[in-house]
Amino acid sequence: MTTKALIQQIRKKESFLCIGLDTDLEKIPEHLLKEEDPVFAFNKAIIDATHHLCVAYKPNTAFYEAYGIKGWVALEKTITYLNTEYPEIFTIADAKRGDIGNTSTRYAKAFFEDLNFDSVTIAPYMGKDSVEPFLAFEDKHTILLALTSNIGAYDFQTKELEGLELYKQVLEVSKTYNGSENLMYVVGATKASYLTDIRKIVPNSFLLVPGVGAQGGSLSEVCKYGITPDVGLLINSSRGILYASNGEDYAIAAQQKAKELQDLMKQELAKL
Ligand SMILES: O=c1ccn([C@@H]2O[C@H](COP(=O)(O)O)[C@@H](O)[C@H]2O)c(=O)[nH]1
Repeated sequence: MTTKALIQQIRKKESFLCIGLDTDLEKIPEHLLKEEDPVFAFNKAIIDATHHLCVAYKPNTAFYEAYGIKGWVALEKTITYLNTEYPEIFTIADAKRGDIGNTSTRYAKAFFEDLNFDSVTIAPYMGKDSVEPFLAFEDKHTILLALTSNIGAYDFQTKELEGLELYKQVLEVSKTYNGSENLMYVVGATKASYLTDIRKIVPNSFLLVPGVGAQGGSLSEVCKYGITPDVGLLINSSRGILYASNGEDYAIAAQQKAKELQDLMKQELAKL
């Protein structure tokens, strides 16, 4: 999907919500465990109940890899379902990959060609040759970890390297990579106060922002400092939507939570 098409969807749906599909067999309603593929059954119900309220879904691959082959099959069924039934949706494989160039090329093929995701999250620390194989794919997006939502982000990402914090180095240096027009960045909602500085370096880039809800980040703070004329934000919520209820009403409860976030997003979009 092109960035232009993503922006059009945001305007049409009045939403920049990304729903994280972090599907955990210990948290989904018990009655679904009788299904042949409970993970896919849960994802399908959540997607069918919420697709009109969001523009993106983000399965975190860890939640699928944890179940071995069955998990990978559920991931494949989920992305195929999204691409077939809801092709207007932007898809993100939250896989946090990155390796020497030769290996990154195989990761890029796995997520962009085999699974046909629109984007994948990448750890930037192995540098240019580890990121450029992902950027070579036209109309696919590489989402680099810049400033993550967790407390450990302060261990390295905010430390100075040659007079500039590491996350700023990531932003500055990655802009020089071949194919950098395909870059987006992860910035945690819990780091909203850094967004003014981040926007000085990447004024128009899309930011994937996890950390609202369960991690305590604030949607309005993120918008205050991070929104751009073309919105430039995909705000993710996973647990806060998926596990709003673990009863028979789980899909409707997820829809209500997604609607609450979309209502707030509508208000933010009206300010632009
Ligand atoms: O900095 C980061 C990068 C990725 N994540 C991922 O996003 C979701 C957040 O889930 P919630 O349940 O809404 O907290 C999850 O998959 C994380 O691995 C992040 O939180 N922070």
